[in-house]
Amino acid sequence: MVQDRVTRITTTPVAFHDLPLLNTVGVHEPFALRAIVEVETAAGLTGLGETYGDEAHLARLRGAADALIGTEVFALNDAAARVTRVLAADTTTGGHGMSGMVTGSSTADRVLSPFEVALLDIQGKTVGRPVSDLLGGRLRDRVAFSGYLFYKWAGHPGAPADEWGAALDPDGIVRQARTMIDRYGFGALKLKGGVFPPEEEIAAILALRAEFPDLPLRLDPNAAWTVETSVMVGKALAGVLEYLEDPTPGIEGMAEVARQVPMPLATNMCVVAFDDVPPAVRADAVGVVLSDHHFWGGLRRSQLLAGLCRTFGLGLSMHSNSHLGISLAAMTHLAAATPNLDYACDTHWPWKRADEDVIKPGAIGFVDGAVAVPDGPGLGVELDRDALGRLHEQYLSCGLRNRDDTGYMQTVDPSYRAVSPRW
Ligand SMILES: O=C([O-])C(=O)C[C@H](O)[C@@H](O)C(=O)[O-]
Ligand SMILES: [Mg+2]
Repeated sequence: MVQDRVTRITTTPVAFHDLPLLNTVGVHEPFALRAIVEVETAAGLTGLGETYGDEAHLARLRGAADALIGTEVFALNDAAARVTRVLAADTTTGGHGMSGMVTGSSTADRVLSPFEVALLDIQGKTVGRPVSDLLGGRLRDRVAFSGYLFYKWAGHPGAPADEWGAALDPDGIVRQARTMIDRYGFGALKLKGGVFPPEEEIAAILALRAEFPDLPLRLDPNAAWTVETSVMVGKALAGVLEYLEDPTPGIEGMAEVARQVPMPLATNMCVVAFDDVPPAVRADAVGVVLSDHHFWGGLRRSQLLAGLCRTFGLGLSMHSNSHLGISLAAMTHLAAATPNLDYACDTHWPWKRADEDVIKPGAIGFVDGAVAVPDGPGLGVELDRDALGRLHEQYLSCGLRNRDDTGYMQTVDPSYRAVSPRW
């Protein structure tokens, strides 16, 4: 049996331009941070992974990278054990990369994820097959994504308006949706809520329904509402929403809401780790779990979650954060090879500049709201080393080291506080 082992791992933080997208903890800063992981092997292969770029996370990635030297490229169980072992001594907290919106996920799973993806990329290159084949084979050639709408300012404070302009009311949201659908062809829409009083967000959803009568709609206020407010919104949007995502904090609160509203509740906040599954199932708190390989421990552990969802009769969708092309490729292979991941997946893709990425153009993109599963070996995307260098320089010069939507909002409104629930 021919073996190949990891000889070197490089972790490079990068920054790419982001727009002033509003959410319930504040507003996106001018740059989003990511870390790009390159795993090299004795046989001369390289695998790619992408993850959060916050400082504490970077430090953990580097510790894990040292521990992964020598790992055999098919030994994913050994890789997971090495990461768990090295993190056992880590008493630091924070650095989640999600500005306080996803807090209970497993540190070991978050750190493992980009290495697992990179090892799968290498395995695919070794056997000449796409990652989706290593995950059981694709069930769909194209993976549908949803158009992710945000309330937003016209531009960053002190800067001119960006090409999307302001979206601060129902008309602005409908305009944004129209542009996004014209450009990408999305067949489902999600509105990031928790920004304005719930009545205004109900009005935005109803305006979307009037303009796009056939599109599935979702609303996600990231636990900005009390149980009572959530029930009020759920009843007001009966028959309108495909699902209501994280209206209120915690499994107990979600269960109370679920008992009183007609649509399924979805979550990427109260079920974010395997330990959350039993209590959420017992309480009947959610109908749909949004997977995310970045915090569920990679692609194979996301498929483990998919199996649990099928067993317990839960739907499965996919969460995203601001991301680049390596993540999009990984998300697409996963969704293509996971039978019950049949909701349109989230993506922040439209919010990044088309010319900013770390992969060579052409391998992956949107047609009619969907991404064709790359056919090449591994992830099917290639690192653009010059672009990686440019985005790393941008990281060094941008001054940001952690995602802090709340702190950025406070530079505009010093009295601003991130509170949950807010209404
Ligand atoms: O579905 C979600 O909760 C998200 O997409 C979380 C993200 O962090 C989103 O709120 C954002 O980018 O502001
Ligand atoms: Mg969410």
